[in-house]
Amino acid sequence: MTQPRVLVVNNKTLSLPQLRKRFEDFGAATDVVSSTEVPAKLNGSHQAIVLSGTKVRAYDTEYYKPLIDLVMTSNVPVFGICGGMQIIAVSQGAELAEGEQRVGGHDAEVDKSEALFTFVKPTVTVFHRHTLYLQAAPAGFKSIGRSDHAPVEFLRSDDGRIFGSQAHLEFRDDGREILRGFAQTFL
Ligand SMILES: NC(=O)CC[C@H](N)C(=O)O
Repeated sequence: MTQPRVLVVNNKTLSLPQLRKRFEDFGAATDVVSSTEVPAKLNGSHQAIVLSGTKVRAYDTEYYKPLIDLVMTSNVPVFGICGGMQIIAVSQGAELAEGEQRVGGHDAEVDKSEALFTFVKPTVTVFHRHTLYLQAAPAGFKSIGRSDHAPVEFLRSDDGRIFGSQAHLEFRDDGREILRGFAQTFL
């Protein structure tokens, strides 16, 4: 079997090595591209796209246009982490609100019927590092995890291709096991 490849889009996250390692530990190879240099189309060599957390804020849809176009027009599974999820959601009409700054482990309730959560319990403890929050899932998406802090801790497109997590799944055991659910389903 050929080794799966994941295209990791670096949106200037502080934790790129940890994010790559998660997928490499599941047997995938990773290639990194910066958010402003993404290709217009995948050339068939990547089985998934992962969007890292952000530095430039997710509501700058002009800055992220090439990335948004790639995500929405490709037909491979996509996982947006933290600001990466926010970029996708905002591009589809969701709104962000400034909230309490969360840094560290926080609990969320997840929908166990989702394949993404096969390897975790209904309450997960995951690592957060952000101050912006999605107020609701945009049209074409639904929230598949929530907490007292936020109505959208995890997001999925109705067609089951695009996923998002407000938490940084490159940290903590539950983060790894949620990415395992994604890798096992798609890679
Ligand atoms: N860590 C991140 O990806 C940050 C996301 C976003 N800029 C926020 O502050 O909420």
